[in-house]
Amino acid sequence: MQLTISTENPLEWLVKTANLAPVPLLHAQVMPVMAKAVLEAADKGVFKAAGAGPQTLDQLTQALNLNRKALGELLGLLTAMHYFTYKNELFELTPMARRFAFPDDPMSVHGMMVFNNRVAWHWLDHLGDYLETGKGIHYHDSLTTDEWQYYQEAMVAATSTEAKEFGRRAPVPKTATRMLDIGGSHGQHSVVLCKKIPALTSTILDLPPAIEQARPLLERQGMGDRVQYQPGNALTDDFGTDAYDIILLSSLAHHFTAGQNQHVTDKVAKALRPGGVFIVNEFIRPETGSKPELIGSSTDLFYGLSSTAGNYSIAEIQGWQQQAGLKKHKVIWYRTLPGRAMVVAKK
Ligand SMILES: C[S@@+](CC[C@H](N)C(=O)[O-])C[C@H]1O[C@@H](n2cnc3c(N)ncnc32)[C@H](O)[C@@H]1O
Repeated sequence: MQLTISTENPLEWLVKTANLAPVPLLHAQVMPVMAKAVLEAADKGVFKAAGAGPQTLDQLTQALNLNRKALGELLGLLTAMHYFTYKNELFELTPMARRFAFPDDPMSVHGMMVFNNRVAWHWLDHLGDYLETGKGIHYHDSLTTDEWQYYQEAMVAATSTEAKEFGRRAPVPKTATRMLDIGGSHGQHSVVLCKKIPALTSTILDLPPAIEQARPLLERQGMGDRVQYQPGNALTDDFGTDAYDIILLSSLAHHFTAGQNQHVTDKVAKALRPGGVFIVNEFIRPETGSKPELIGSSTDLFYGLSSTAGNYSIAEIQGWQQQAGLKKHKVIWYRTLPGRAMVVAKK
């Protein structure tokens, strides 16, 4: 899957091929507005309200208490973006929007939209400073309580689709009984594996303010004692010796420097039981010179800005694993999320 500009007729194809279409105008003017429109629509409750069924502009204006003209403009754009259809003066969510933008669907990314609108959007103003200094924001050190809550809700939203595929395809031993989920937050990865392997229990190691906000999200899964929290810090805590069959580091390596990741991987190798697996579940930075890939590259820049670290290549991740004495096992690319993979090593 790739996000591209596609032409709709031979004349447009000619214009694009002859390099006559000012593509950067799309990036400079159209795409920022598209992104902000989706985020603000989520935050103002537009997708939630539209979930009640097809409605006129007047009905939505009244339900949302918004300005009629401005809402009409927003809905026009969201219709062009295939979030809505417009027929007989009625706006209706498309199946795509009903699944992924309507907040009550289990696969919704609505929480990520709200977090990006209220918190991460403002970080983008610092991109120029980051480019000059190379110093990112290190947001884990400065979030307010509300921001921790939006962040943890965003992590659930970002993972709902992925967790299903992770549960189906992660190469874990069927006899596993103990799992460590480092930076596991809401615990969706632990939950899918515990549901699949009846004897498995999991410990989620995360920062205390994250656990405070994530605990209610995990409780919704009804796993009882099988998935438990351990407040701590992956950079400073010992993980034990020969204690786990599965250790997962999902979307945390991109917040750590290469040196920190090596340190964490060394502790993982000690904490794994023989035959146990270590899964680094991550967005992957495309190797320089390889086929360009938007998701791996844009998240790389975003994590640089937000954490000073960034994405790593498959070879870099496998390098930490091998230096820690683990054996290369598998690389599994997600089918539902381009640019993301499980990089798996075995003890
Ligand atoms: C981007 S989220 C990923 C959450 C989850 N693993 C997933 O894949 O959806 C990163 C998580 O790591 C946690 N985290 C950040 N720094 C950490 C540290 N030093 N030790 C433990 N957890 C940390 C954050 O609190 C957050 O819950």
